[in-house]
Amino acid sequence: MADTPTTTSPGSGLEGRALACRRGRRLLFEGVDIQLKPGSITWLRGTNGSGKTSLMRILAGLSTPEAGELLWNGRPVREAGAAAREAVLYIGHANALKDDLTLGESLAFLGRLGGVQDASERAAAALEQAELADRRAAAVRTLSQGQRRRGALARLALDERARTWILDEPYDALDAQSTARLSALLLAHAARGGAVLLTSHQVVELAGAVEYDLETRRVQNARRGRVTV
Ligand SMILES: Nc1ncnc2c1ncn2[C@@H]1O[C@H](COP(=O)(O)OP(=O)(O)OP(=O)(O)O)[C@@H](O)[C@H]1O
Repeated sequence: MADTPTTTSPGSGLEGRALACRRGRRLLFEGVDIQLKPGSITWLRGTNGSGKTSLMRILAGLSTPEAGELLWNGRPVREAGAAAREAVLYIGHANALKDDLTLGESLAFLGRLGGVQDASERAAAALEQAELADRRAAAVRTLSQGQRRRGALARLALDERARTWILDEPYDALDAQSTARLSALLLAHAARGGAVLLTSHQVVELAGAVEYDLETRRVQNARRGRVTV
């Protein structure tokens, strides 16, 4: 995270109403209502191919829904404009790091793309925080899968404007220590009034998370803080 703690943002956060998604001829889902309230962690559940990534990309504004609308703090996202776009950070299953750049350059590039000021300095600080400072000058192609994942997740520390984190399989390839560190980061973000939506095929401890099952549309508290997908 950025050095300065972020404050609780007022409002209702990101909300999807009556969302539908079509892939080819197949209607993956319709009538999905989901709200990512400030201070919440939502675990998106569903079997392989049920549409979790598709829903996340719609919520992140990266693809257009077949039907429905997105709201940011109660206003249509298209009206909320830059404030809404900057408030959402999506980290997909693919890490989006460039193989031919160094880890530091690649992270700074992603920061710049997202409009982050002082992206190089922030990238260096984020890698320090992720305990990847010693890999900063290494070409991305030379990193292990876990190091790439940790490098991609260092984006969470780049931009404090991002209040809503949408994370597709963030725990993938992480070792036990990095898994615990990521959980602590997500919990701290929620405690500061941020919102998190994530998927995972691993069992992790995230006290206070709610589960949203895309297939049954059931919302429930994660049992004993454990979330299994
Ligand atoms: N660009 C695309 N074009 C056509 N079909 C697609 C495209 N992307 C995804 N699909 C299809 O949409 C369905 C849902 O995919 P999606 O990746 O959203 O599922 P998921 O729930 O995230 O799956 P997993 O748990 O395996 O990651 C799948 O049947 C997939 O083949």
